[in-house]
Amino acid sequence: MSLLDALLRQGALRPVDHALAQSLRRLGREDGDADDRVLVAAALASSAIAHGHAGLDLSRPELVCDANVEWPDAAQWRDALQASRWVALPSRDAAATQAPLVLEDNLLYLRRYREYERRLAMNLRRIASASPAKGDLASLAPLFAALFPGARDTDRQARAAALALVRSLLLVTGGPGTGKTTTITRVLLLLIAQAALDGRPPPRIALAAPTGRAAERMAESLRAAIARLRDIEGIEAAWCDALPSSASTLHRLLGTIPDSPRFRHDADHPLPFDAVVVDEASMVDLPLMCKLVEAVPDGARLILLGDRDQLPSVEAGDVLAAITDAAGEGDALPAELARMLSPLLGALPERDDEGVLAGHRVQLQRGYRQAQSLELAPLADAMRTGDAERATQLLREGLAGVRFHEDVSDPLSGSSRETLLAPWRALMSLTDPAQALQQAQALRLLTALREGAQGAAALNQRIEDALAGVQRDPYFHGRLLLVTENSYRHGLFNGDIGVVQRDAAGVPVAWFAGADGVRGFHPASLPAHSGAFAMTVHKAQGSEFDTVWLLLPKQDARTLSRELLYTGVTRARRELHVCASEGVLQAALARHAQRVSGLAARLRA
Ligand SMILES: Nc1ncnc2c1ncn2[C@@H]1O[C@H](COP(=O)(O)OP(=O)(O)OP(=O)(O)O)[C@@H](O)[C@H]1O
Repeated sequence: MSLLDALLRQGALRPVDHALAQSLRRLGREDGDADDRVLVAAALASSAIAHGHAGLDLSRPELVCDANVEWPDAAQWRDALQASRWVALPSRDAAATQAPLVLEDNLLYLRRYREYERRLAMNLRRIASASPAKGDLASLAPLFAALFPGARDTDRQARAAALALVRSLLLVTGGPGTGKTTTITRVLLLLIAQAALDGRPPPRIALAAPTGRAAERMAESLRAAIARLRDIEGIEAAWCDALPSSASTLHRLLGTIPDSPRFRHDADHPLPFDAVVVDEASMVDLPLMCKLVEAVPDGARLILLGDRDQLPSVEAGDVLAAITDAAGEGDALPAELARMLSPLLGALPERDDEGVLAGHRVQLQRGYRQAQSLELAPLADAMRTGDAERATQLLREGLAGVRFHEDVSDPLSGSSRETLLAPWRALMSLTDPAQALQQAQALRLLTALREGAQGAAALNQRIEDALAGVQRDPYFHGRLLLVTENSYRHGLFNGDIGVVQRDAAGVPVAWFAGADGVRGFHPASLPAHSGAFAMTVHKAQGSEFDTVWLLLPKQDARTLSRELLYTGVTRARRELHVCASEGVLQAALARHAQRVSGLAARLRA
């Protein structure tokens, strides 16, 4: 039996992956080019995308396909692919020909994804190599010192701000509450003040995030940061007034075209902004990041904010991590840059490495939030670094605001049942949609899986049974909804959360937050959606809740990883409950959410 047939028989391939291999087999038979290894590689390159990889690593097929087969030897596999007419072998920066597959080093891509990666790298280099008009840094020094009093004491926020003044591409990474939004608000203020001092119009600024909820959170944090700026002496009110106070989704920023994967803004129709700031960049997948950077005009700044330790995007690509890896730690700066910034930061450590992205990244380390009621940082840190022993010890010994329900696999039974249901019952008695959407953030039950007894789908069902009865109306008052697909027509996107309310006539309306207040839809007109009392950690990315219950499955599963746990626990604002066994915690923390990608290598080259 051929390897392709064996994989199919084991149910290891999706129909769409198999269909690609079959069509190549059919075409190849006519002229004797139907090597089984090539067909299997084609199917796996397609399957790789669904697993979040940019392509198939020939030496690690098991990352893409969990089958009990003997894989071809990587070198021989590569030889077979090199000999196939379905496989293009372009040099790193060249566009590929019309072949459906592209082989580079040990990576086999579907051509489209290789093009996304190549174009993304090319455009990041384009943006990184431009020098923005930096003006006279010495004249900004007094304002800079007022905004960052610790600038000369290795304050990372000050470092990020200073770099933002002289770099067109900047990556600011850091865990929750490390001040990414605060810092960027101050950077934008500096740019506005600089323009005012030079007699130029203020820069045109766009703020965006991958989901509606993340965009709202970004705008909320920004408004809070602006309010604090107004209290600082030496800051002119007009500069604060010129700061943006709303953010949009990336799709909205780029301008969706109905029924098209393209956007209104692209390389030929660039975004009309001088600075584009993107929050939650770890959630942005390869195709979207490619389209975004292509639309950034020459001479504009691109600032990416994110937490590289979170789960990577569900779709292909671990773009933030790849850029971060290529940029290096960023503690020391290239000598020329260090000297340029000395009027603002004092003497800085220097380094020789002059890679394209050297000095384009700052990692913020100090957390400023969650200090009092929730002592999350040590636990998040242990999870981030995969230290299972320490994580278990911290959970057992107890941290403020954190409870470990060891070996509990069903929080909806026993003593925790009513604790969980109470905030959702409260939702059912509210009549103001804005208030209900606010209350919707009070509590979430987060799961690792969607299906199965401990999956989000089954738990939602049980919660809804408990709240509204088994014979309930599907759109009962107070039901939480999760949108599961993008709908440009509605302006609703995968991951958006809504709440159902009955109006005075008893008609159900599903309410969602929008840039200009709440928006109501008839449930029948909504794009695909599900219940949202329980949801997967993946879907909760970009959101925070006052109380989070994180439930891990009884058995280890491939989707469990340290990134999933870290992302799950860092969704909590005030209280965290973890239901898990020691064994599953250990297995999860031993695993990385690995992504195959050639982006970091492309950016380093
Ligand atoms: N240098 C600082 N000194 C004191 N407080 C700070 C400082 N930087 C940030 N904060 C406070 O920490 C909190 C979190 O800041 P901010 O929202 O900027 O963090 P963030 O990294 O953007 O968070 P998230 O990851 O949740 O988006 C805010 O209340 C802010 O006022």
